[in-house]
Formats: sequence, C-alpha cells, structure tokens
Amino acid sequence: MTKTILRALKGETLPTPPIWMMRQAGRYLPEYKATRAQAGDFLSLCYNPDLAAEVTLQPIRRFGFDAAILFADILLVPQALGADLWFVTGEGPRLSTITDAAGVAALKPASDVHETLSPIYETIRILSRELPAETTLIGFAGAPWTVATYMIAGRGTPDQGPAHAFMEADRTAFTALIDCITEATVEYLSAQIDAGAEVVKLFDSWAGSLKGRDFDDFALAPAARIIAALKDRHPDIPVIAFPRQAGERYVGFAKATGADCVALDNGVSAEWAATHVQLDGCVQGNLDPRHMVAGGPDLVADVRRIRKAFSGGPHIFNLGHGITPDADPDNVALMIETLRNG
Ligand SMILES: Cc1c2[nH]c(c1CCC(=O)O)Cc1[nH]c(c(CCC(=O)O)c1C)Cc1[nH]c(c(CCC(=O)O)c1C)Cc1[nH]c(c(C)c1CCC(=O)O)C2
Repeated sequence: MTKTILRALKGETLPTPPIWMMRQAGRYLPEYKATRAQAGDFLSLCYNPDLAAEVTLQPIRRFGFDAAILFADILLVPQALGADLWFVTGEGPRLSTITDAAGVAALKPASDVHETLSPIYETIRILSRELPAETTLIGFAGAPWTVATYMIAGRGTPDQGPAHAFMEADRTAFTALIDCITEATVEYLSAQIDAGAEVVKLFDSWAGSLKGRDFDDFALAPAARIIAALKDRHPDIPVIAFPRQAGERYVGFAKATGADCVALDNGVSAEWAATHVQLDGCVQGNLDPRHMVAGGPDLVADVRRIRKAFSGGPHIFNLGHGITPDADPDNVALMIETLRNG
C-alpha cells in the first residue's frame, strides 16, 4: 500500500484527503516547548538530531498526521553559506547582511553546505527508522527569493524592501545571489533525499511581493531550476512548491516549474483554485490558520467547504500558512476529526 500523501502527489483523487500541517511541530504544543527548553535554544534544537527527530515525531504521536515534516529551518542554508545566524526570542531571526556584489562573492560554494548541514541529514535518517510505516517524511528548503530577503535585510521585513532595493541597484549581483542559493538548495535537498526524505517542499513565503518579470526571474525560474536538477537525480521524488500569496500567479505555476503539487495560502479561495490551479494536478492547503485559534463551528464549516471544493481532484489538506503559537491543540484535533469522519 503506497502512502496516501504519495498517492495524492502522483495525481490520485482520494475519498478522504491526507492531512498534515505547516509548523505542526511548534510552540502551540507543550511537549515541543519542553524539548526546546531541553535543547537550550532554537538553533541548538535544529542541530541536535535526536531532539529534532523527537519534536518531528511529537505531532505524529499526538494527532496521527499523514506526513511528518523534518524539523529544521530555511535559514540554515544561509548559515551553511557563511552568514552569521541567531534567533532573538520573541522577535525572530537575525543574520549578518549582504549589501553588495562583494558580499555575494564572499559566500562559500554550494558544495560546502554539507559541512554545516550534516546533522540535518542525521535527523532524517533517524526519522526514516522511527516514523510509522504509513507516515510520509517531507524534507524542505526555502526558495531562493525568500532566503535572499533574509540574507539581504538580516531579518524578516514586512515588504522585503531591502531585497527589492538590492535588486534595483544591482540586478547582476542580485541574480548571482539567487544563483548561489539555488545551487546550495539543490545540494541540500538532494542530500535530504539521499538520507530518506520521500517528498521535498520549497517554501517561497514572500513570493507575493514579486511582480511581473521579477516573479518570472526570481520565483518561477529558480524553482524550475531546482526541480529540474532534483528530478534529474531523483526522478521519483515529488516536489511541493509554495509560492505564498502568488494570487493569479498560482495559475500555471506547477506546469512552469515542474512541481508535482502547489501549496495554496488562504488568500485565494478553494473554489477558485479548484478550477484554476487544481486542473494541473495536486494542490495542498488552504485553511486559514486562525481557525486553529478560534475553533468552533466556523472551523468545522470551513474544513468541509475546502474538502468539497477540492474533491474533484488530488488534494492534500493543510493550512494556508503555519499554525501560530497561540493555537489550541484541541482545534487541530477537531480539524482532523472533521476531515476524516465527516
Ligand atoms: C520564513 C520561514 C522561516 N522558517 C520557515 C519559513 C518558511 C515558512 C513560513 O513562511 O513560515 C520554515 C520552517 N520553520 C520551521 C519549520 C519546521 C517544520 C514545520 O513544523 O513546519 C519550517 C518548515 C521551524 C521553526 N522556525 C522557527 C520556529 C519557532 C522558533 C522557536 O521555537 O522559538 C519554528 C518551530 C523560527 C523562525 N524561522 C523563520 C522565522 C521568520 C522564524 C521566527 C518566527 C517564529 O518564531 O515563528 C524563517
């Protein structure tokens, strides 16, 4: 019996869509907070294979999701390329900044990333042994544009202004940075697959701020390059692409990049996406993460609505973005129960 997520990714329409949740291992779970405290800080948790595997398994034990997502972070790649990285509790990530062509040229070559990232591959090997037979293991990386926005600004920004400014000031150097991250991402995801990842996902969280030609050059093209390189090395491994807030640009994204599945945020309606995006293959998403805080009849109604809208084709149920720390685990259980039992 092939795993349900893999069946959906191959294009099968299942009577009940399989389900997992972005940020399913996270601060809304008391057991996550306990293990994170044991690790010391977030990065120590990411680089400790035993504890990273433990937090990956926690939501599987508690909820029986159909997939586990590797516990790590998209910002480990910049660190592996030579950037300084730290997390400020309650605020988010901080990195050394890249402001010009010299900063791009000073990055390490893509082939060097394994030195830093090898503990992540060990986490995957542990998970391959310990996950239940029916659970799919998903590896991931940030897409080049989203990773670049953090490398340029040194932190998260509301409008990705510093990255857009760099792009306008020196498109050649900016393109060199995107190329560098693209190559590193191929190396990283390929090694994750060698270690046991059965699916990989590319998170382009800030794709929505790229417009027109910039979207083509820095969201579509790098995703297409990464997917082509991975398919060349690992033809059977499905790829999920998440160009968050792409809006109209979700249309045709799978075909243009070779992705097996497109993950949808909750800014597009399931009814629209069913006719405009799902016609090309599997879609994932798109429940509003706020339902995990509020719960109640609105949650139940929206789970049923999304399930129905996507029932004519392959669909993996998920949120439109990560679950937030203020969410109630009981609402997660209600989402799963509603999906599986009615
Ligand atoms: C942009 C981005 C990042 N990281 C990630 C993205 C893309 C997805 C998205 O848009 O959310 C991806 C990511 N980050 C994390 C995972 C693990 C797997 C999962 O459970 O989904 C994944 C897939 C763990 C994490 N990554 C982070 C946490 C919280 C850290 C903690 O425990 O204090 C977790 C569980 C920290 C992080 N990491 C990042 C930020 C901006 C932050 C701070 C914001 C926050 O605290 O939620 C960068």
